[in-house]
Amino acid sequence: MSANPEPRDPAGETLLSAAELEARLQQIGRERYHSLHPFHKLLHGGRLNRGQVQAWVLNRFYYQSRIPIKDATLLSRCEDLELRREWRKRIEEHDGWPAGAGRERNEGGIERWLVLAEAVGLPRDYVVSTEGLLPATRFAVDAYVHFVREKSLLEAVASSLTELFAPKIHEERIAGLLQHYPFANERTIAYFKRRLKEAPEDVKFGLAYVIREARTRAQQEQVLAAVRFKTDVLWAQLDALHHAYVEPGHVPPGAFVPEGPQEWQASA
Ligand SMILES: O=C(O)c1cc(C(=O)O)c2c(n1)C(=O)C(=O)c1cc(C(=O)O)[nH]c1-2
Repeated sequence: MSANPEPRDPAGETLLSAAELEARLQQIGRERYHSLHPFHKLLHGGRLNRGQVQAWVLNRFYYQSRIPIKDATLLSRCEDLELRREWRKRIEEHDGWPAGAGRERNEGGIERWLVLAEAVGLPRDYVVSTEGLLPATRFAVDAYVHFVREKSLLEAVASSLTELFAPKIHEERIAGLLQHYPFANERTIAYFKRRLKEAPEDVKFGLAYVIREARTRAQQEQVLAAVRFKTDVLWAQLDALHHAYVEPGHVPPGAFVPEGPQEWQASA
């Protein structure tokens, strides 16, 4: 008999320790994160042409644009002051803020993404309009916002935890873009550089929150399911891009159609 019997929740179910819960989250990342998707391998390996990179930047903008809306949705449901205080930073990171009150101006992640969009040759207004979006991008990203609106606060916080795995993909992307594409430079990849610093801070809080607040095994399973759901949201976006712009190349009606020379020019 062990001196320390396994901790159980009020329903008599075995509780995962903090380390076990985190290990299961990491396993989800290893098995399901979109870093494994063939589209990302092509992107980071320099094997996408101009139109394919444009399609990625254009579609991914929709994800960027909904992140602060999803975070505002979470905030609007939240009665916990500490959680609100911490979470509102996320909206600021993406939306930015003007100079003042002792802070330097921060143009914000959305603006940094638009700098990238212009660098790959997309008109800013067209990107912001979301007109050329793939329908599946819209459905997948909207599903994330709906999830955060409708599920428990615990699941809503947990769904952000794919960011545990984001710094690694951002590092791969920074190196891959700089190595292979003429549009890539310190200014145009600033979005990813900044996320390298922001994401670990965000995720530290989110992880501690779910470890603390998931008090039953059922809640711990909900946390894991929320992260699996989120990996599906991310994966589905790349499936749609691959289907439309790599193979078989079926661009849905109304979606962005690349124009002009598809090889990269030195001056991009
Ligand atoms: O480039 C990526 O692979 C990637 C993935 C994710 C993610 O895992 O959801 C985010 C980001 N980037 C990102 O830049 C970001 O700001 C972000 C916020 C969130 C979120 O769920 O709140 N995920 C992500």
